[in-house]
Amino acid sequence: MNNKTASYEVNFDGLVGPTHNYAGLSYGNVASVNNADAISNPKQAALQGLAKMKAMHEMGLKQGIFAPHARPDINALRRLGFTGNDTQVINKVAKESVVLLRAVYSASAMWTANAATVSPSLDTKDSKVHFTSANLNNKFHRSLEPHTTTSLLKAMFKNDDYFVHHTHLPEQPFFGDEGAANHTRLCDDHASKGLELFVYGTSSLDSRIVSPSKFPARQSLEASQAIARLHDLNEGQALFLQQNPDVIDQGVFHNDVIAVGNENVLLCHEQAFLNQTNALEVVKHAYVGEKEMHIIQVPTDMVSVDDAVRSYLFNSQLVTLPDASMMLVAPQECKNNARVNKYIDYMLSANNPVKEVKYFDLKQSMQNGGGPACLRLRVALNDNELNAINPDVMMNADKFDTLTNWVNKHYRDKLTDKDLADPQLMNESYTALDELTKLLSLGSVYQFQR
Ligand SMILES: NCCC[C@H](NC(=O)CCC(=O)O)C(=O)O
Repeated sequence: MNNKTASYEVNFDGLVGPTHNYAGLSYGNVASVNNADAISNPKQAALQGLAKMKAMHEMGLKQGIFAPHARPDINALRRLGFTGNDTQVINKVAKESVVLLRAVYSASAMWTANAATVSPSLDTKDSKVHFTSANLNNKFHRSLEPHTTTSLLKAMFKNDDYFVHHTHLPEQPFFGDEGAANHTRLCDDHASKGLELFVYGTSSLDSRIVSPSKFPARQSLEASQAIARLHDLNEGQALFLQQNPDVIDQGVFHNDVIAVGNENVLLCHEQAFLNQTNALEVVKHAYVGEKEMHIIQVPTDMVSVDDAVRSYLFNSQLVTLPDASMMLVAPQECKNNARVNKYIDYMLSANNPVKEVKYFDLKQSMQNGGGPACLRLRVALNDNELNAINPDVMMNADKFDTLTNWVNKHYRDKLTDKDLADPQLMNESYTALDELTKLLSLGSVYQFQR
């Protein structure tokens, strides 16, 4: 017998918003840049995401829903000097700059791995769950997210006895913060304290720390340290590691494109971290659990960094099933890549807890550089905390049907720049979101509702 209360890892997936489009906004993210002028399919994108959420729920996992943000972001345009009523603002920006139009219409909040960093109560000194929204200041379209993210988190985790919400870090690259995509937690199981791994790409203060030379490092060490401080983590439960700058230059813009952790397993490419042999020794030494830690390092001669970036193998979710075995929730692209596929077969037969793989078609998100793991924010909760969250943001069979109907009713099949320039899309989008806030009992979280 042990005295642990039941605990769960709950995945909160971003519901893809009605204006999902391909804008080529993320320099350093190969898929985003390569698909800059592709035509998007918002309805299909949202349905692909919902299918994953439903499947996770049906596997016996706890699955939550993270609402999209209101787009276009008219307020951002007003700050940039566009005046008049909302329709006039859209007409003006459409004439002036299609790139700006695409940016304020971006549905990028779907990638909730970048929404926030979350520290479970097992890791914090006040035994509460701490949330800090990411400032995402490296890209203009993503820098529009933190305020609404915080409002949504407060509407989902609305109980001061259990949840603490911090303001996002100062909106400056010095404290560039990309949320949970650069944060993972290693522990014996979700009911045990964990070692929180913060992975940074550069330092704003220490010039001795090497940085990538081509693409930007989005996460700074100073941001990671600030989050650990804000969350007031227990002694010995935070560790800072540097991502390998060479892989950032090959398109690994977030650490979750090259490594994923779950419980006592860390799956990573052999080039993921700077001075990797030493870095992994440090991780093993710092591990706070009692179980054996499994570090699964994927060698370059089996899967190149290029294959990792194309297939998003490491952006799979690694989840613990109710029978305690682990499953890799991988994008379809991993099945289609012969080398990656072969590696997955090899991994499943090797001596580690990962026993199964399930593939999902998330092509609409993948074409913008977002795989299964990008689409979810992990929140480890005990029973009391789970009971304290807004129950209407949890996935179940009814909710799936309701949301599927909602998507089918409001979303367009495809979006081009012409659609973005049409003020009717704005009205459709706001109408849909207004209805969604009722379906998920979120209250008036959006600016246009106030
Ligand atoms: N975790 C995955 C994030 C992907 C996201 N892509 C984008 O924003 C692409 C948007 C566009 O180009 O339309 C990013 O790079 O932050």
